[in-house]
Amino acid sequence: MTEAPVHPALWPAPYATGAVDATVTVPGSKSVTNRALVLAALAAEPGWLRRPLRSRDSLLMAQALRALGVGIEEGVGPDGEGEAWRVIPAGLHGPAAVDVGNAGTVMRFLPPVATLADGPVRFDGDPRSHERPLHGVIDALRALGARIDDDGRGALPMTVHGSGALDGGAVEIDASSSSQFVSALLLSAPRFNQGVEVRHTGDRLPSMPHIRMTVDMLRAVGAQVDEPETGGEPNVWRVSPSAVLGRDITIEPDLSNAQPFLAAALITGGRVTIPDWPRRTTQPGDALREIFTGMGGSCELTETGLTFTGTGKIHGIDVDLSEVGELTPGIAAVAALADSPSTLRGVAHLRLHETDRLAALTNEINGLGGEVTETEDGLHIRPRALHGGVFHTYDDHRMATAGAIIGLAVEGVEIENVATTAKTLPDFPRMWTTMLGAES
Ligand SMILES: O=C(O)C1=C[C@@H](OP(=O)(O)O)[C@@H](O)[C@H](O)C1
Ligand SMILES: C=C(OP(=O)(O)O)C(=O)O
Repeated sequence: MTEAPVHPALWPAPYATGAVDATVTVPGSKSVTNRALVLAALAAEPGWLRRPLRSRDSLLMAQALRALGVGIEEGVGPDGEGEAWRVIPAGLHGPAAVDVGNAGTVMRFLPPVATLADGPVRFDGDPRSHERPLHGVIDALRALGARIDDDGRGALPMTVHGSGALDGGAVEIDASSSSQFVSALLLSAPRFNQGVEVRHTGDRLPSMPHIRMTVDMLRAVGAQVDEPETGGEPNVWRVSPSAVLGRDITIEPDLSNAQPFLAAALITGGRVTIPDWPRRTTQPGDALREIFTGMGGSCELTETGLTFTGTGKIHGIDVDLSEVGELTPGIAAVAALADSPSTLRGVAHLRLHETDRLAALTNEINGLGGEVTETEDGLHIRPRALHGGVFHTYDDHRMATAGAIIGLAVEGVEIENVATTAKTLPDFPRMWTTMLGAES
């Protein structure tokens, strides 16, 4: 991997002097917000998103859809309570330029939308976006009738030459490097002339809950979806052509962004309540109830939300995280503080996330005196007495929150570029110090 970038800003991660006892309201889910924006933009009538996430990834999605002609009005909801965005679909137009930043959801979900525009749509983003896999989307769209110019690497930058419609039909893809290839093709498929049949041919498919989220949200806007988990053929998803309904939806809190706060309860032997934790959800963060309980805490889901309680004792864990890969940095941070070793498996594809997360976690935890080794598909973590130092973040929001988790238990940890949390949780530093009872 490339050398850690040096940012002048170092944030002294707060050290916890006692058990935390806090209620932390977590903003909306990135994954739900960005799917809801795409579906609302493709709808036949206006819709509402209540309590949307306002972060770099979701604002990039909104900006891109606006560039294509969609109206997105930011304001209060129809009942006058809380933030809500009104999405007013319109004919999709090119030429347009889309900045994907380093958002997987924007770089994968929008090219299929762009095939429906009536002109060229140029896609580019942060340097890292040129390295993240996109071939599954590009090759599939070409097979379904789209014209796309790229530099032959199957990655950004590229131009989708929208012609106002896409034939659609059957296509095979290997989505082993990202579940977002499948989600991307399904989300726009009701608007393809023949819908879509996506057949995954790879030997593994990560992040299944995120594909379930796509299927659930498509059904909620009236789409007909056949898929493996409700009796369909294994590894095949079919979406029929149909109108997309405009809906009024409330975005769930981001359970993956609840992770550092739950970890704080676990590590300090304290208690943290996350209001509005959904009783039923497709978000992978829901798995934290089981994973962090396995590492030493306990939790209770009530009308108020989820209350997680720690004992201050943290146990190592041997776990396959392929379904919930985005939780890996936070789990690795907790595991580095445990009383026994951990093995995190099934997450080779994290090498292609915001940064190479397996290398980044290994470098940074070891830089504080830890003993982490990379395996072919994950990490082996032997807890050691850690010391303070700079924790580099590689422009990865989840590296920053992982460093903050370690800083709770290790004095003198400084997080480089904590502002990178703005990708999905811009208010993180203030929320973290408030949780600890410090000045906000
Ligand atoms: O569809 C989504 O919203 C996501 C799917 C997952 O991507 P991968 O399957 O590429 O890991 C996940 O890691 C990412 O944070 C969000
Ligand atoms: C992998 C992640 O993001 P993206 O949507 O950019 O893939 C993540 O948030 O952990």
